[in-house]
Amino acid sequence: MNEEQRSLLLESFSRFPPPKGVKLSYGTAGFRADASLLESTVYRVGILAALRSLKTQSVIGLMITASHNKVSDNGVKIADPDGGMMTQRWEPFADALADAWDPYEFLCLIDDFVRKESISFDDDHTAEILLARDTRPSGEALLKAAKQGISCIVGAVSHDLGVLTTPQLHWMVRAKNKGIEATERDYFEQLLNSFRCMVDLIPGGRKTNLNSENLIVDGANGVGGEKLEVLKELCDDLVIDIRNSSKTGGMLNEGVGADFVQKEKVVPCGFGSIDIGMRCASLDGDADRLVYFLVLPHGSKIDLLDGDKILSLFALFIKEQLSVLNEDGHGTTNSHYHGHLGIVQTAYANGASTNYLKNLGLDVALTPTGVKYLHEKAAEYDIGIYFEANGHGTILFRENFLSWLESRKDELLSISKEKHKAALRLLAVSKLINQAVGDALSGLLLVEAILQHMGWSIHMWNKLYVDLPSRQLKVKVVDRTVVVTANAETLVVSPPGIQDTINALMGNYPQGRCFIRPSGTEDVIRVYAEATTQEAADSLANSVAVLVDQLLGFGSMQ
Ligand SMILES: CC(=O)N[C@H]1[C@@H](OP(=O)(O)O)O[C@H](CO)[C@@H](O)[C@@H]1O
Ligand SMILES: [Mg+2]
Repeated sequence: MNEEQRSLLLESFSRFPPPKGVKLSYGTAGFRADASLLESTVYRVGILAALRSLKTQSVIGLMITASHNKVSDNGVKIADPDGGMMTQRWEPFADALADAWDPYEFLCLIDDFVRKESISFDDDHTAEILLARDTRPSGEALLKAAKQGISCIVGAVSHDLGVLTTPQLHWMVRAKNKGIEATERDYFEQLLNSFRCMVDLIPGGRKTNLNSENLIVDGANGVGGEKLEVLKELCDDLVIDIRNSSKTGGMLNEGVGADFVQKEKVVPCGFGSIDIGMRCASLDGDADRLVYFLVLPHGSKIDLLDGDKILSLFALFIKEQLSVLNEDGHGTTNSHYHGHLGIVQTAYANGASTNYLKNLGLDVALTPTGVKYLHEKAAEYDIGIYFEANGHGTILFRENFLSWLESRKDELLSISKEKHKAALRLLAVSKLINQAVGDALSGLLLVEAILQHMGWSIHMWNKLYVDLPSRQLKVKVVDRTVVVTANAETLVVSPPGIQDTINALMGNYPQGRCFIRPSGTEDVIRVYAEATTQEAADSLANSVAVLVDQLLGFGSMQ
């Protein structure tokens, strides 16, 4: 780094002192905290983004959001050139940068890192960053801090894209680096064109009457509701009733949104008895999670169609298209390109969904919790579908497979119209569903297109399988890091002995399944249990929570 660069960094550092007594870390979802604590961190993440852009010689994204957390919180995270999460390799540097207190320590840290990573400051490549934020009131000031951080790397440029959903920004970063038009308009056009393409390919034409009732969407009082309003205006094929859009004055994520609906299993604010039996969906605060639900008669209870059920619908549809593509007319399959379909879940996936998928003959892999693990695994297949039960997920298509489909689609037409259509449907899905991260808006359009394709109502979809009753609890412990797990978090290897006791407790319940793991975002141990009845799932979860509390907690649960 030259003198000009050093003095720019030093001068700006003094304007953004870190908050006293707070140590932040770049967790699964970037830095998150009360918004009043974040200015200094966001400024430093601006520097980090500019360095990442120089290192990769690509456009990088910086998103200001705290997703489903309360409105007074905020957060910041980086999108890598392919639109995915920032490489885990850079997380320790992100932590050190955020916590550097002394100006010279700060400068040395950057200097050392730049040298270690061989980041070049030559004039041929300058840093370029796309910036966006969700609807939180603190977002605007934090975005300014990010710009200040970026501008203290010589030559760096930032483009403020204003209010976007997290997946929109990730999509734009990916598109820009692929040399594709990458405006918000392009995003909506790609989604809507591929949605229309899927609708045009519905067997026997459009079945408009089957899902004639409106889709009702809870926008979490956030950016997702706002963007869905835009999508709705551009799309004649869908009738959507949007509630809790950010314009209606309700509080972000308060009694609304996908996280609330999935965890509490009750209707969000703004929904009630008039919606009984209707097709309802809920987005989270930055629109990267999606769940569907049915309002039940009497009270506020719902039937939840969570990430596992969305995944099952997608898997069934993709499997059907691959089967058509691979049949050779004599009951066997042609050997050119089978298109290996893989499903990725975590241990939180309801056991009934995993059984359903395995019974379909699908390859189901489990990874630890956290989108970065699921995404990485899904990328190993020609088509990889991943979802967390909470509604974050997508479908990844391998480039080679897409090129093969593209190049063969005309030839397929001469073999069979059905094969041709199957290829076109798969290509449309690859354009509709966000290839960078889980995206509630594109997920919603895909669910709607598939339901129309199948001629299914939400009730028929819901009957694919019946969820096993489950219970999730959390226990406050002295030090959550003492719990070490293996086998995608399904086994505790340390402290010794706990797993044996959990095994013994599980043995008391038919189809009992239970695991514990340290949370990556809260200072707790999470307990998950499922069994054949709600009472049994509750009882199993409770007895394991008491065990954890006795061994590692404050012993207050009994
Ligand atoms: C059980 C659960 O829902 N865990 C969530 C939660 O992680 P924990 O490590 O369980 O705190 O937040 C993650 C980030 O948003 C999300 O990926 C994950 O699914
Ligand atoms: Mg989110």
